[in-house]
Amino acid sequence: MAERKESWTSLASLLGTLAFCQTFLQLVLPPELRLASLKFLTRALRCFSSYCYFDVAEMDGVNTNELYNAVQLYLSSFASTSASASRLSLTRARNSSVTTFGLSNNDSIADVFDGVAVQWEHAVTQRQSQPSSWRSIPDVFDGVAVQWEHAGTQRQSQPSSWRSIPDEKRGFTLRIKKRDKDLILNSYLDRIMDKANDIRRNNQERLIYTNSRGSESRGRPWEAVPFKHPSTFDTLAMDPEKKRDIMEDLRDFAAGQAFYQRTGRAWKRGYLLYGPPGTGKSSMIAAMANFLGYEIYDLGLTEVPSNSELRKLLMKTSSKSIIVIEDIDCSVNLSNGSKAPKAPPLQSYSADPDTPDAVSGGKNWNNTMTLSGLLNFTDGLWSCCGSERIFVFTTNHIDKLDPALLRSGRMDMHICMSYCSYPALKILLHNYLGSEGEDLSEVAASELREAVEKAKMTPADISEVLIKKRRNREKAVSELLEVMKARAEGNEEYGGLREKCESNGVEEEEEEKRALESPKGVSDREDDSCKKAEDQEEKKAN
Ligand SMILES: Nc1ncnc2c1ncn2[C@@H]1O[C@H](COP(=O)(O)OP(=O)(O)OP(=O)(O)O)[C@@H](O)[C@H]1O
Repeated sequence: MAERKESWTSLASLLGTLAFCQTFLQLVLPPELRLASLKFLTRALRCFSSYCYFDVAEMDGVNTNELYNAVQLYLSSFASTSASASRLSLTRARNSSVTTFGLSNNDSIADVFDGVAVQWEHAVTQRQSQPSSWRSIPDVFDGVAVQWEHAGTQRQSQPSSWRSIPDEKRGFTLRIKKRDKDLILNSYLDRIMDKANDIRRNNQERLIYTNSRGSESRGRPWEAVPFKHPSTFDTLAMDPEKKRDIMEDLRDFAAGQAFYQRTGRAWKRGYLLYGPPGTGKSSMIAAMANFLGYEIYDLGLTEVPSNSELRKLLMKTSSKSIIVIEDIDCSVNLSNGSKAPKAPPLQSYSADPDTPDAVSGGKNWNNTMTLSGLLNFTDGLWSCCGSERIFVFTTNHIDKLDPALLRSGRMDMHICMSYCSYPALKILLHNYLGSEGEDLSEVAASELREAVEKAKMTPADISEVLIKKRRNREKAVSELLEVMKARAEGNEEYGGLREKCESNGVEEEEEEKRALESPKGVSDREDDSCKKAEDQEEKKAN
């Protein structure tokens, strides 16, 4: 007992002595000297430490240090879930729904990279007041030199030329074990820059670009507007398995930099979307862009007069983008010369309105853009200019495409968007009525299943019915059933008519005409187009 009392007494006297020394030093030493000795002590301690430290200051002279911003964004991506950060700052930009987490002043956070533990500390100190000469700015008016001096104290608003230099000095300090420094420093900083770029891209508004005639001469080959299409893979009505395959393919592509490098391939991928109108080809493109966070370049080939213009346009697309050519079968006469042109070559015209062609067709066609010019970008030497780009071509008539476009290796994935199946219908029911039909009676569900297979309606047709009646779920379902049954009957009638025509030797072309004119009937040939195309591809592959 006496021993414990003695130790408490000696501890108290030690603390008293330390307090006395501190007060004495504060009285005797001027603040500058105190600061210098503190710095010296810190440095001396760091010499013996097993850690090394890297300061990342917010300002590099008068310029902002990019690395500081990147570190801030990077740390904010996991600060809210990190157990090591005890106090976080929260910020949200005006008109933004994104909350950014940051490290509070002088707080620290741990991170692990390649199995190596590191620590970041955010240091904020008050900037020492600047000499008055620094706070003044010279000006000359009518040959007379004048000088402006800002007489405000810190934190008061400053002239705009100083506004970029904050009153506080902010910086991050990275602490790494000395033995790990050479192992990870560069790759760790690269990873931080990449991650920060990704976060920036996800936070900022994405754009959809389009080209128009003469925009190149105006100095802006692409015109852009914010891209806000709400379509996602969740809202897209299609076979879930097919959807999963596409999503996996996209995910592999986006994460495949090393793979493409290793295999000597340009980091790009091509998708051909085909199927009847209203089956969701455009919605699929929007879903792809939203899934990957990419921007879209909607390339109107009719506005591109020549291969060289096309090259200029494509060279000005950014990476992490989807380059879309919709309705490739009808917007241009892209034949390699292997097929006689069926339609006027819409893609090329001169600006001269007085030429005979312009008079006759409204445009003066001057066919200088070719399929090989286009394929050079999707497939050839130029495909490597820019990286991480996706090409998407869409068509309602895959059978009308030049075989060169379909050759293996051209478009990596051919995706058939077809009529609504029962699994796809369930997604539409969920989108519009808030249930996947699980609250339907067994009879209604099986009726729907049967009717949707026979009706051969596009998701667009079905959406139309559901959206009209979405306030009353039961009515919506019963009306949909009615419409689908009527459509199925129409198809059957049409099927019978077709058989009769065939037995009477009516030409195929006439049959096609009837199909187009029929308000309800869907040609079996159209219905089977996806299957046929898929079968053909399978045969080719074998
Ligand atoms: N698979 C689908 N999933 C969800 N909605 C769809 C789907 N297909 C069509 N829709 C609905 O129909 C509308 C039109 O579809 P979309 O423009 O994507 O079809 P498309 O196949 O590109 O047609 P087109 O060939 O005429 O361009 C969409 O806005 C969407 O509301």
